[in-house]
Amino acid sequence: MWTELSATISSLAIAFFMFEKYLNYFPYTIRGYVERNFRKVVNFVNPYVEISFHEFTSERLKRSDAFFAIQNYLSTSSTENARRLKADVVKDSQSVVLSMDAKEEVADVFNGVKVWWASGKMPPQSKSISWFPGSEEKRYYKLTFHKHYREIITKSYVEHVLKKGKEIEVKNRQRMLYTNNPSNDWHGWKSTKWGNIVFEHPSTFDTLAMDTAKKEEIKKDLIKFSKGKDYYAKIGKAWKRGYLLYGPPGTGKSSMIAAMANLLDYDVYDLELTTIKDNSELRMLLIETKGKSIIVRERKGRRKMMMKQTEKDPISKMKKEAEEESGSGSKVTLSGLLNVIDGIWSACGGERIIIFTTNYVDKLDPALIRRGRMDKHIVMSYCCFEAFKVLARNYLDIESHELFGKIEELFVEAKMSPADVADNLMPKSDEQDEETCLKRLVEALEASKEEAIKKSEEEAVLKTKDGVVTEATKKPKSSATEDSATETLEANLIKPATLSAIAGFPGVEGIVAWISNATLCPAKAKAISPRALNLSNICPVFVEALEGDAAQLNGNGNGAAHANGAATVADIFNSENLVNLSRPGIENLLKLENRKEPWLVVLYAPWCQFCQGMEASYVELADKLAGSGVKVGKFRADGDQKEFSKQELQLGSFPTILFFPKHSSRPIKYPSEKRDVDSLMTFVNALR
Ligand SMILES: Nc1ncnc2c1ncn2[C@@H]1O[C@H](COP(=O)(O)OP(=O)(O)OP(=O)(O)O)[C@@H](O)[C@H]1O
Repeated sequence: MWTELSATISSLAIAFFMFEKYLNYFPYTIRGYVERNFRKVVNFVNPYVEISFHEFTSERLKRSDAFFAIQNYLSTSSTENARRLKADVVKDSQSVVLSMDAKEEVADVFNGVKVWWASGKMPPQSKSISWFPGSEEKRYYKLTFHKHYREIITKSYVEHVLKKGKEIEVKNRQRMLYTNNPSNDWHGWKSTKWGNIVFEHPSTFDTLAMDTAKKEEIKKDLIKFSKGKDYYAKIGKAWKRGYLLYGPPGTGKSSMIAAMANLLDYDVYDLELTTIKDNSELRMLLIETKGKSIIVRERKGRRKMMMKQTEKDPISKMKKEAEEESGSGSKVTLSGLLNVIDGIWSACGGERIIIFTTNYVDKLDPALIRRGRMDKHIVMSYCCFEAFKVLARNYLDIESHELFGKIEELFVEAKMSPADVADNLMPKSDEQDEETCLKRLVEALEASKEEAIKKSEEEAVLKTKDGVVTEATKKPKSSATEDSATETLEANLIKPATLSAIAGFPGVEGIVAWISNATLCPAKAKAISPRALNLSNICPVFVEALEGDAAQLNGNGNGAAHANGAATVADIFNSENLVNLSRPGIENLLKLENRKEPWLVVLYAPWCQFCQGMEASYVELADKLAGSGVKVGKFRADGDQKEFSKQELQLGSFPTILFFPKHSSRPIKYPSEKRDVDSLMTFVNALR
């Protein structure tokens, strides 16, 4: 059949050659007319139609999925007919896939219709000499068929080829680990922005040491996502999901990513931000990622851009970012990163999981990790007994041992990462049996427990010296002595290893406020001792309990139930010039890019001493600002609203004061502890 096609093509080629040769003999004025009509005749005579599928679409912005689907499809038919084939090794180096080499041709039959495929490449446009041939070549496939079958080929055959090609791709798929090449290399002989190697990490959810229920929950979440194409389309959301993994070093964040990739059969893109020059490069990289992939930003060190905005002068901070965005700074900015995560560009291509990992979650900018961007927050914590049992099974093949009881006891107080536990469990020579390894772990856990106790004592002493606990200790104590209080506390409440495994604890101010309120409650007063004020060991559950008690005590049951659902307590910041914002009200403020006037809002809890302390100055400020074009409001952020306020409103401790500028939805946090009228007014005047 190729002969038939070749004969037609060569006749046409001769006709074209002759035409070009004799075209110059026609008078200049009618040359255009002659040429147009000649082409019409040729098109009429030529019974074949050609369609080209190029490797790159959109001005080289993106590699074409269709091109690769065709390549895969042709790999099956080309092996029999083509004379020159290209080999690729796939699937754990165990099988070879052949595809057509450049300038090869093969025929295919679809529903009795014959078509012809040819592969080719266009030479580089640039005249510069490259040491690396092939750098700028553009590959393409050309499909030729009789014009009689135009409908069937364009409607059904092309669809069939793309579908089959994708199926073959999934079957042959060798999962890859990609990392971004520095942009200096993007235009050289490496024609891709991502370098890759075969992804072969052995971590799975079975080998991950962590709470079983949590593991199951994460697995279900991932599987639901991977099957959610139609659902995401229905709700009008880009098919992507953000995960935030946080916890101390060696707790399995990287292992979790590998387990996720293995569970879903996804590629992994390891994003190295330091080599990316600016936001537009970041976008280009994102566009080049394929679906069924996990894009990972692992943050081992502290990267300033992703940190909370602690700059003393918020205006200069904003200015700096604007400068960087305008290109002069030539750096990836936080907003650039946010844009990639959930901006309009993030919807290019679906089925992507974006994962951020960090050891310092409290240092990350809240805008980066709010729900919707990082949809699921997963804390990877120190090893517990249940996690240890998984490691014992993995490393020693044992389900139980007489030392397990002792180990379980030690885990209550010792603080050790799964990486350290694993290292102790791993036999270092053939002579080391399970007993040796478990004993080594027991010793290490005992040492860790001692260290934890010593550290907590030292910290408590330091805090006392710094006067952090002065407020709390000034309060009337219960009849219980401090020593017995400490004992009670250690026995029932604060077990360093257990509690420190729960990440996140409030700021010093908040703790002192809660504790000083809680001292009014005899039962909770037992918990107050210098030792108890080791902040790193106060778990949020404990703090919540104190907070609840404090709210109830302060309210004395005489207030009306609050709309926010917290315990009854008399409200503060009451003034006709102060707007009491409801949850929808503050959510509206967060959404607005342009508002009539800027807003100053205090996030408060009426039982909080520090909020009570600034009540007079804030009310005075509201009176002064009345009618000035700056609105003043309050939002009660404890109880049910606390989690939302932490996630969306940068709430650290009470009170938190936010300024919502007129032309930005992003509030600026008042950075100082000074809450007198003048200081607050200076802040407002600087930003209004
Ligand atoms: N939860 C875990 N389950 C199983 N193995 C673990 C776990 N945590 C750590 N390990 C072991 O410790 C090694 C280091 O863990 P991994 O690199 O996953 O920790 P990480 O939290 O990513 O550390 P870092 O924050 O320092 O990057 C892993 O190779 C694995 O063998």
